[in-house]
Amino acid sequence: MAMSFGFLIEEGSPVIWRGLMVMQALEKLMRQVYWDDIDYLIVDTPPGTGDTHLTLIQNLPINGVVLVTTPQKAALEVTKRGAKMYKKLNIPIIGLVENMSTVICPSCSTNIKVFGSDTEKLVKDINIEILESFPLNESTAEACDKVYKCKAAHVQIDFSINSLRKMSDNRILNATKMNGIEGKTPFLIGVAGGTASGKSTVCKRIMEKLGQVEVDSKQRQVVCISQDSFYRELTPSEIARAEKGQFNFDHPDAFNDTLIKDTLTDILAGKMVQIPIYDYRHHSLKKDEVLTIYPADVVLFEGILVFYFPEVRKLFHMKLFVDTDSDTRLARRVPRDIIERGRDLDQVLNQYMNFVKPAFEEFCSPTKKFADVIIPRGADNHVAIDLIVQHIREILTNRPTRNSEERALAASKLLNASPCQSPSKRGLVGNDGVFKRPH
Ligand SMILES: Nc1ncnc2c1ncn2[C@@H]1O[C@H](COP(=O)(O)OP(=O)(O)O)[C@@H](O)[C@H]1O
Ligand SMILES: Nc1ccn([C@@H]2O[C@H](COP(=O)(O)O)[C@@H](O)[C@H]2O)c(=O)n1
Repeated sequence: MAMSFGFLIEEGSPVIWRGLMVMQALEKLMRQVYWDDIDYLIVDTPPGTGDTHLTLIQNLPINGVVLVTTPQKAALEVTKRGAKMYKKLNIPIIGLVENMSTVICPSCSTNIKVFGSDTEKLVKDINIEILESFPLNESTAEACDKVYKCKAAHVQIDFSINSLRKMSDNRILNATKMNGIEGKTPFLIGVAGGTASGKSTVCKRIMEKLGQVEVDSKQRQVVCISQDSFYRELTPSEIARAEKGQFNFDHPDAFNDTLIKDTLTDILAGKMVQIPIYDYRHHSLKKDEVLTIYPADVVLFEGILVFYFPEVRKLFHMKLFVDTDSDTRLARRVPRDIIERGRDLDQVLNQYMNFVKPAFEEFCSPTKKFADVIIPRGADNHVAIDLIVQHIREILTNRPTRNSEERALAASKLLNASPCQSPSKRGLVGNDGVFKRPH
């Protein structure tokens, strides 16, 4: 697949854009093109070290960069600056492709180095290797013109396939690192709050704003898990009580906290996990059905008592508490439990008065003090949700690693030097969607 803004404008018309518009165009290419299930995404950037490059680095999980240059001194200078920028930002450089390295004389076939041999000096200086060198010849020039018209010529196809083969032999492309960062330890966010406070809705909004809802579950960067999947199996007598609304599902003992801890620990280790699916109508876990959670960058774990168990609580990198008043919560819970969970009014109200309300006061509400961010009014609080989404975007871009300080410092220097800040710094996070990463 190929996509370019050139395909969207009238042939021959100039593109007169300021930096900001270029960045918006990039956002659209990244997030609004249907890229299907591709193995490689190759982004052809302009030369240099401008906003385009920074926007890409900050918004895409990049395996590595291929530098392309001709051997002229001016081109090599620009390439060197680019290489230094990528190194500073810990983006691995896969290697360099040298174009127009020589000219082959059509009469005597002598290979003439028109522009000298400074490319070798450059690759030595920056400690990378030359992946391919291409002579300047008529058939390549002709092929490039044909490619421009979207008809790939043989020489160009050979070029791409050979280079891709070399690159996929290269360990950088097979590594789990993205933007030079170990990619698989997710940022774990706990979302607590009373029943029907809007925890799931807040998580849903976050996922929507990050463009994750439409993304295939295997490719999601952000996933959400409910604590309700970890209700323990009940004995037959407990089920009988539950059916009369006489079982306390709001007490910590109703949960399998060991399974919660083990599952979250596996998730933090970058493993794929399978979690049970809870059936509220039968007060039990669905038989022979599990939900597979694939490794992601950010994991939201929501539930009434997610901050109650100290061993679980300490696993979270960030803790949110959805604080919605009790009347609103009860008003939401009654229709929900009747419509979605198959209960009758008496049962809902008895359970609420006997168990839900007292347990909220005893076990859930006191965990508010552990929260880093309290979200009054839940999903109605657009400002809080936007701030959290912005923070998650920054995490996705700058996740801490051994080199984090170095990387952050380099990025901030570059950003300060740049006339336009990054989209996230400007608060332009409205363009939904995070680019899917190839797991
Ligand atoms: N801001 C809101 N405005 C109106 N209804 C809401 C709002 N937030 C949640 N709800 C509704 O309230 C019910 C409970 O919300 P939910 O997000 O499932 O809460 P929780 O996950 O905390 O139990 C759902 O039916 C949901 O659609
Ligand atoms: N069989 C069950 C299991 C749980 N509940 C109630 O669900 C509430 C937790 O889910 P929220 O989406 O509201 O956070 C909790 O208050 C339990 O009372 C239930 O009624 N039946």
